[in-house]
Amino acid sequence: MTLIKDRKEKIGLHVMKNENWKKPVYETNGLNVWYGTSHALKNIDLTINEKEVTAIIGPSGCGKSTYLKTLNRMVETARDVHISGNVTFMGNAILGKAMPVELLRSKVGMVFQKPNPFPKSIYENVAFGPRIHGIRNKVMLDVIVEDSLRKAALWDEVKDRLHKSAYGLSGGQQQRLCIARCLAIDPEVILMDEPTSALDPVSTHKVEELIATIKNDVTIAIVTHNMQQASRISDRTAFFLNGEIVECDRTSTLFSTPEDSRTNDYINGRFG
Ligand SMILES: Nc1ncnc2c1ncn2[C@@H]1O[C@H](COP(=O)(O)OP(=O)(O)OP(=O)(O)O)[C@@H](O)[C@H]1O
Repeated sequence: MTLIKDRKEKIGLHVMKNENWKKPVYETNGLNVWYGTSHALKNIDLTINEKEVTAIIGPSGCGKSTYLKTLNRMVETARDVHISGNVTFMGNAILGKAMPVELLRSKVGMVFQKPNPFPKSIYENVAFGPRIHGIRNKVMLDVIVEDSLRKAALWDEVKDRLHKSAYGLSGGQQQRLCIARCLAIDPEVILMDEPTSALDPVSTHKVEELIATIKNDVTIAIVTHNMQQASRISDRTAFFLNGEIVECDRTSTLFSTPEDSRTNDYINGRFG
């Protein structure tokens, strides 16, 4: 038994568990990240599949955000950071000079814990990305803005105030606006770093519903401290601990029959 487990680990347990043979969007192999001498991510092997929601769980400081920020190369902006290993996005290496960061970010949106709309109107927030990508036609922009706001389940609430400041929206509405802003660039992936932790339960529910809808079109990787949320919304879950990945599996399996006792302890609230 141990022998089989060891062999699986050697050839990449988490890749082996990609049992549906879905198309991988991100593949991470042997990823290490250091901040100075602090080793934040240790030999991470993880695959994120197309049009699935992958939840990343684990106690504070275990490297969840660092992992997410590696996927859009935000991590490279940290002081004294050192990265080794390989990360591919749709089959192409992304780290270092392998891929222009602008190209990567035109396909990968990010939503943060605290909603961060621009100090602009609701319309301009959503039109911002398409404009950067060269879309100037007013009719086309109008269509993209409406479509993105509809997908983000915000259109009915804002259609009469599109040219008012985004700061006039509630926190939950601002977060859905930030998701609409991502959707407007027609991304392959949206990375979400605790997107509902600053929201009330009703707004959280709306964002979760929205995730369930958009995952038909977009791949989502979400960091969450909320175990119920991970089990409600994700297809696969990866459990991180002390910079390592302990296990990754179908969410239903990981929450019902985790392989590792540390996963069991964490999901049952015994630490973290
Ligand atoms: N910019 C940085 N410079 C130095 N150390 C950092 C930096 N960002 C994160 N770290 C450290 O790297 C480790 C992993 O941090 P990270 O934010 O990725 O963890 P996390 O699991 O997302 O935590 P949390 O759940 O509290 O947000 C921690 O020890 C943290 O202090």
